[in-house]
This record gives sequence, C-alpha cells and structure tokens, in this order.
Amino acid sequence: MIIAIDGPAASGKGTLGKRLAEHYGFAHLDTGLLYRAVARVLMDRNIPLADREAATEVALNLDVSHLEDDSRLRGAAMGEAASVVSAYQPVRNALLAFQRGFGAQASGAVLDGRDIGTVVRPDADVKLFITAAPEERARRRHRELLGRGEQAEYERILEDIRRRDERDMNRSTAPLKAAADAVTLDTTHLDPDAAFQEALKIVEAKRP
Ligand SMILES: Nc1ncnc2c1ncn2[C@@H]1O[C@H](COP(=O)(O)OP(=O)(O)O)[C@@H](O)[C@H]1O
Ligand SMILES: Nc1ccn([C@@H]2O[C@H](COP(=O)(O)OP(=O)(O)O)[C@@H](O)[C@H]2O)c(=O)n1
Repeated sequence: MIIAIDGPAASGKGTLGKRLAEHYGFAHLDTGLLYRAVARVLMDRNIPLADREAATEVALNLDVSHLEDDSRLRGAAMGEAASVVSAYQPVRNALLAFQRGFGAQASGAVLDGRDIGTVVRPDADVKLFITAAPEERARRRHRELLGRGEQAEYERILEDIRRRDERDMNRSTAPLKAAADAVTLDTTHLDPDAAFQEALKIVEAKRP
C-alpha cells in the first residue's frame, strides 16, 4: 500500500507520516529532505542557489543514504533554500526515479512532500492533504527550532512560512496542491495524537 501525504510547511506531514509508517510497518520517506540536501551541497560549495545547472548536477549525484541522520538539514535556512532549488524542473526530474521506487521492497510506503499525490505517486492508495492555519504552523515550527537550539523569532518564521507557501503553490513545476482524489485534514485544532487518529480513520476507510 502507498500512502501519499502532501501539504504546506510545518503542517505536520512528517510527524504523521512517521507514525502511520510505524503503525503499518511501512517504509517512510520525507521527500523534503532531498531538496534540503541539494540546497545544502550548493551552500557548502559556495555555489549560488540561482545556478540551475549546478543544482541539477548536485541532484543527479545526490547521496541519499544518510538524510535522516543529518540534523543540519532540518534548520530554517535549509527549508528556505530547498524551496528555491525545488522550483527547477531538472532538479525535480533528477529526484523523481528515487522517490518513485522508494519502498518497493517493503510491504508498503508512506511518502510526504508537496507533489506526492499529484506527480510522484498519482497511483497512491490513499492521499492525505494536511493543512493548518499559517499562525499555528509558525507556532509549531518556532517551538521546534527553539527546541533544537536554533535562534528563532515567531514573526520571522511566520513570514518565512508564508513566502515559502506562496513560492511552492505558484511555481510552474509540480506546484503544491491537493490531488483531486486527496482527503484534506485540517490539523489547526488537533494535537499530534488527534491528527494521527483522524488520519488513521481516513486510511482505514480507503485501504484496498
Ligand atoms: N498536530 C500537531 N499539533 C502540534 N504540533 C505538531 C502537530 N503535528 C506536528 N507538530 C509539530 O510541529 C512541527 C512540524 O511538524 P512536521 O511533522 O515536521 O511538519 P512538516 O513535515 O509538515 O513540515 C514539529 O515540531 C512537530 O512535532
Ligand atoms: N515533494 C516535495 C518536498 C519538498 N519540496 C520543497 O522543499 C521545501 C522543503 O520541504 P520540507 O517538506 O522539508 O519543508 P517543511 O514542510 O518541513 O518545512 C519545500 O518548501 C518545497 O519547496 C518540494 O518541492 N517537493
């Protein structure tokens, strides 16, 4: 079974994806980490994010083996940089085969990102579109960054989230949007447990 989870920044996609994968014993891929990793390599090499050719080259040669263990990828700067390089079609193309093949050896897979239900796995058995009010998402990300010891200011994070959503929704290639057959779950007033229970109901109802 394939579960696709899409939605805007800090809506809780990763948290939900991880829990659903644990519940069903499936593999889980946070696809945002791929774009974050491309951005990180460019930044480490002092290559401008505007260099599409270099970004494509990095994406084609990306080492995808240790993404989960790399806490630097989860910082605020990398999220912003990821949304710049993710707008380049050749970068997206370079990362597509890996995402499509992910979980083929497992009994099922959960992938979360922006275009899983629309582009990566339009054939997914269940598609969830996770949303929450921008203010609530900014509160969540603020708490998360402070918890990781990063300097973080609520107003600045809210601005970053709005700008990133705008860029992700309005790009010409694989824009952030709910697939026609996705079920939308608004988690603004749901804590992580309640969101998981709601998501579980949706998955169970759609399970083949
Ligand atoms: N329903 C929820 N209520 C409150 N906090 C949440 C909820 N879901 C996730 N979080 C927290 O919000 C932050 C962002 O969640 P995450 O799953 O990383 O979102 P995304 O993958 O959509 O960016 C994390 O610190 C996470 O623990
Ligand atoms: N499938 C995906 C996943 C992420 N992305 C891009 O990568 C950026 C970082 O994604 P992320 O999921 O790690 O970000 P958060 O939602 O965790 O803040 C997003 O703002 C998107 O621009 C994408 O274009 N397609």
